[in-house]
Amino acid sequence: MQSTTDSLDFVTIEGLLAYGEQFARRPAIDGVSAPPAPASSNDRAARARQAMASIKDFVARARAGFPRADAYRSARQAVIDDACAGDPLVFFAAWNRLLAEGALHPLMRAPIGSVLKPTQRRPVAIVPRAQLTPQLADGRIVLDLGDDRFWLLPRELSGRTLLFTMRHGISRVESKTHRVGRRLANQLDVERGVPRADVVGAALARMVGVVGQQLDFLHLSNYLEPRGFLHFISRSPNTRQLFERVRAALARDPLPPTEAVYAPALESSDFGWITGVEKTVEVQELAAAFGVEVSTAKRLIKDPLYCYPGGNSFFDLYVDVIDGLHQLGAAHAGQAACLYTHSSTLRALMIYLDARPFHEAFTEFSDYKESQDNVVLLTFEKGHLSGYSTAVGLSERERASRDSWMAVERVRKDRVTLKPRQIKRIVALVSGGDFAGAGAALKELRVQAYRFGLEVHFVRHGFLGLANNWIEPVTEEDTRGMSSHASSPIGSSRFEDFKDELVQRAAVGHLAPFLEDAALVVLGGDGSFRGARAIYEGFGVQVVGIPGTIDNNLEGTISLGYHSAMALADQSIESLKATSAAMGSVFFVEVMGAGSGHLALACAYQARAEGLLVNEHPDPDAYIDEVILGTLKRTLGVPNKSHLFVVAERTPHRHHREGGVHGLVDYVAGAIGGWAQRHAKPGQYPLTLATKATILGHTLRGAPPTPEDKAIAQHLAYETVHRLVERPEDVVGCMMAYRERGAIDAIPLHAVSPKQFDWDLFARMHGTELRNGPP
Ligand SMILES: Nc1ncnc2c1ncn2[C@@H]1O[C@H](COP(=O)(O)OP(=O)(O)O)[C@@H](O)[C@H]1O
Ligand SMILES: O=P(O)(O)OC[C@H]1O[C@](O)(COP(=O)(O)O)[C@@H](O)[C@@H]1O
Repeated sequence: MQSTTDSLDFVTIEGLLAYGEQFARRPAIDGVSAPPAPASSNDRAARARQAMASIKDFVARARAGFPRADAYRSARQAVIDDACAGDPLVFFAAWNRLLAEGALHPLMRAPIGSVLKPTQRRPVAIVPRAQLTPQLADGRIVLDLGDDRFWLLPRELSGRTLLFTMRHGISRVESKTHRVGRRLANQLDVERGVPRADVVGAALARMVGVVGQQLDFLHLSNYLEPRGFLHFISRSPNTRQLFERVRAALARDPLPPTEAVYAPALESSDFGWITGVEKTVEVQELAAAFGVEVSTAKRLIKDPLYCYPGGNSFFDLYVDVIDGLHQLGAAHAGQAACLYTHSSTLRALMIYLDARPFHEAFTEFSDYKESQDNVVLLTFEKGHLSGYSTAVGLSERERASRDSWMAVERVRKDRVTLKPRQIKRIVALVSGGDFAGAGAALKELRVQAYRFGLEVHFVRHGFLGLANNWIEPVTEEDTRGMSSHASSPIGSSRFEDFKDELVQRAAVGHLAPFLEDAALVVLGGDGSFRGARAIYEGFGVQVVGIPGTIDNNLEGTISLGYHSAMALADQSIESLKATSAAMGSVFFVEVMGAGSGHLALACAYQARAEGLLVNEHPDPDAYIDEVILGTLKRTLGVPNKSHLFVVAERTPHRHHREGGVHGLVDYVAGAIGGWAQRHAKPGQYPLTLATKATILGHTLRGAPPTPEDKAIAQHLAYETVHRLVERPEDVVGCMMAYRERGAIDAIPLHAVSPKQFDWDLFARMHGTELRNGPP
């Protein structure tokens, strides 16, 4: 299997210089402010070779980390100024030759200040229309995302910045066909661009509720006031033009004159001397300089680290945009701002918001087309950017995404090398947070594999074990008693280094004896499937996923471990309810699930808890004050009444920086202490009650498997082996999804998505599911 690094062998210093010098010498295109051409020089190639050492030092420094993006930028500039004596062509040649050697790739994982992707994100509160109850919507900002989905945010913006980021539409010089970038003063195309900008404006107006229609079904008005919006543009005139169209669309009544302010973070890529050049010409010239096919030359241009002659790379732009937007967010807390920018900026944002590492997300969004008009919605809060990308002009976008799904699916099938009845061996591992049911699945994999005469190997401790070559053959004896094993009998691991392509390569090397006629079964959650997908797509390992995570957060399937975790949680919750009822105490029970509240919701619903605080909630602080304190005010002191609240781990709130149950006890106890009903009156003595928190935490992951989990595990493993033998094309590169027995489907790994929070059940639990309240 070839990696992208191997495939850039054709890139030579001489070829790069021939190409760069040719464009640097050309007269600048109209409307382009090209960098000055450096003086002619005979020893550029030699100087470029020398400069490579300094660039390597720069990469080594980046690996150790830059505190902020400007430190990264000035270190890069220092290489141009010092090691390249200010000659951008020397830098261009040295940099891209190192890129071809694979020496720059560590940059994509370099810890550069705020640019580093967060390891955990709070899910944004997106609620389908059918589940949008007045109680959820009332008092909140409700953004209409189209497709009957709404994004909910606290109405109170203090400490939070709301950013609507959009691109300019269609301009005279189109970025579909030309390199445009920050050096070309581009205008909207009069015939197509201006109407397009109006569509973007109308979509934004609808989203923020200016049209006043979208929330009519709730009899609510929205709370955003476009008159107070800030507006930021880049230097290119088309962003100012878009601003003017959007401002007009947002105005119900004539708006007071608003000005747009220049923000450097909104600038597009710097294409240097290639600015304004047609993309076909660009790649043909590059191919000619190296004496290779156009399709080969494209590989260089498509690399995110490829630096344009006299300009920067996509990665440099990414650093500028992400850091710049963090700064913009921090500087305008409490306000909403519209950002008018370019497609490459939006692409950078989508990559940042995606959970995958930079290089994987970059590939995912490589098909991001200029014709897709996205609005990227962002919030900046407590130093973090989070958000969501939505589309305007939906039909075109839908068509594009369907086409790209089909293309990816074709690629998945093309990568299946196993033929029916060819498989000889199965290798299995468990990855990510452990879960009950893994043992039952492993045992059934072994049993079914033996029935077909296949060998079985297990890898200890997941991808970590793969990297360490902890692969062991499995006998019948080894799997005795495994089905009822709690947790994973062969271990599991979190192993962040597996995101590194070089580590994947080494790990796959250990699978070499298995590559021809074996499949790797990965039991785990969404992260594990990202790892599985990476080695399937990158190295051709024939993988199949079996879903296992107590979070149960994968769409289209029940995940192993969820039922067992719930059963174990239930025992503790019922004990706590009993003692709460006996003593009148207030209990908070924290269950796992920092990234998703499905387990917490299921536990709370079946235990008839008084309330549930989850990460998905649009406004946890309001929930604590209104629902938790509101309920207690009504029920405290009622004889034999229990007061139990389920809280999902790390749900953020203002009472403690770690969120979850931390800080809740003191806050709630303090509030209760102030209520008059809690104080003794002559002849009346209220129950003395305690307010306590219990963290169930990892006990749930090590739960003994319930019969249901064991049975699901066996069904999934049975189907995995049978289909790998009979119909590998249908399951390789897929996750086996369990709905019920007889309904096990294979979902391609590229299509695995997060499960939507069940707001309907949430509403039912609170008795708020009836839209207009009880009859
Ligand atoms: N993008 C990725 N590329 C390669 N490996 C990944 C990726 N994401 C996660 N992994 C691997 O999968 C492991 C488990 O992922 P994690 O998110 O911790 O758990 P889960 O699979 O339960 O969601 C990680 O520790 C890492 O080894
Ligand atoms: O044990 P860790 O590594 O702190 O992980 C905690 C996370 O693991 C889980 O228990 C399971 O999550 P995964 O399925 O993603 O591994 C989450 O509920 C929790 O947020």
